[in-house]
Amino acid sequence: MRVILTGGGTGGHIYPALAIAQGLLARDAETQILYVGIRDGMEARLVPEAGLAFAGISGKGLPRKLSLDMIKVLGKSVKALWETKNILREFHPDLVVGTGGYVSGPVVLTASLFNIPTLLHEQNALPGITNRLLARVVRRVMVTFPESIAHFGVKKKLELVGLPVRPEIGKVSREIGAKHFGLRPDRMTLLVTGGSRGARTLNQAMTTVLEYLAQHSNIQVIWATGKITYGETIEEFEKRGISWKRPGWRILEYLNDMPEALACSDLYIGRAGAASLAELMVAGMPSLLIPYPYAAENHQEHNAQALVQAGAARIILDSELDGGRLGKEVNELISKPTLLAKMGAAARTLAQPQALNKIVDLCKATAWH
Ligand SMILES: CC(=O)N[C@H]1[C@@H](OP(=O)(O)OP(=O)(O)OC[C@H]2O[C@@H](n3ccc(=O)[nH]c3=O)[C@H](O)[C@@H]2O)O[C@H](CO)[C@@H](O)[C@@H]1O
Repeated sequence: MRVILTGGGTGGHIYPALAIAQGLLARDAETQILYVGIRDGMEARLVPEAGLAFAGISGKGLPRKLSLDMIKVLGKSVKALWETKNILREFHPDLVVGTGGYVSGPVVLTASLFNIPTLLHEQNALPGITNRLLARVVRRVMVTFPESIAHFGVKKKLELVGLPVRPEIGKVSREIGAKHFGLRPDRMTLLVTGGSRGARTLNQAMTTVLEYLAQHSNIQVIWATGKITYGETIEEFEKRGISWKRPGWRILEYLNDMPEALACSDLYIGRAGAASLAELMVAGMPSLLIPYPYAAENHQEHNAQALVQAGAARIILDSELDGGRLGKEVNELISKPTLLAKMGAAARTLAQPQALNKIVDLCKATAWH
């Protein structure tokens, strides 16, 4: 089977596509996979690192307001359609699967025009704009939440499958995870991320929390600040005279090794993107969630509430976030290991471990060969 996967812009669209690639290859090692993404998008780095073939096309998301940029974007979109056509001609896919983000648009649309079988996966309860438009032309739409069904005008095509996570998540031992990061497996460890792009407000609050914890505990931390805000976070530590290169602290731009990080951590502190939350569920990880307040229709808060209601997470609104508030919650949670264990078990009850299998089944059933 020859499969094109496409999805990009943020980790939340890319990792589900990478998980699908792993699922297809695990079922049939002969599967030929090509990932199509934007040439300078996040996927251009992550996909080759995952060992998959990558083809880059032109592209840029549409600006939200009318401007001259719109003309440039439209020009790139026409180019992207042309480039996609050439890729499809050369690769001859039996199936094209889109996981959202701007790049899915030209790729899935062109494939549908050529009558190639197409599938979409939607990670959020509230579908993104690209997937909403493409739903009309694809064969099937796979969704994570039952609530999405009402937002797509194509009920008959919908399949409830859940969100596929990388197969290694939940399978790495604490010892191996800790060794990977050069940390001690017997110490309480925090995992902090602002999603695939980082979160400035969280980084600022977290700096204050770590300043306090450095003096009052030997807690360990794995913290991905995000590429854009890494420099200013390090500067802030230096301004406060705090040494951030400690044996128990790993402060990085980005984590390429989330399965290991989840394996050796006791509490996740971060944004509430759908893919991250699905990983917390599979890993049985308690969390302190700070939903991104500007996500379309506030969908991250909605995502977070599912975990809060199950007793798996606590929530702090971004508008209420500061070092004091975050520190109070963190201090309370790390002083109650039994509560953390209970929250982790509650997270695990929400996991959808069959999501990847269901998706691979649908790929097989939809593809030409
Ligand atoms: C601001 C915004 O609109 N964010 C959206 C975006 O977020 P974002 O891309 O942050 O999405 P998620 O939190 O869902 O997923 C992030 C993914 O990146 C991985 N990761 C993250 C940081 C890191 O250092 N290393 C790493 O591997 C996580 O393990 C996860 O697999 O897509 C999600 C899924 O469509 C949406 O729910 C989010 O609302």
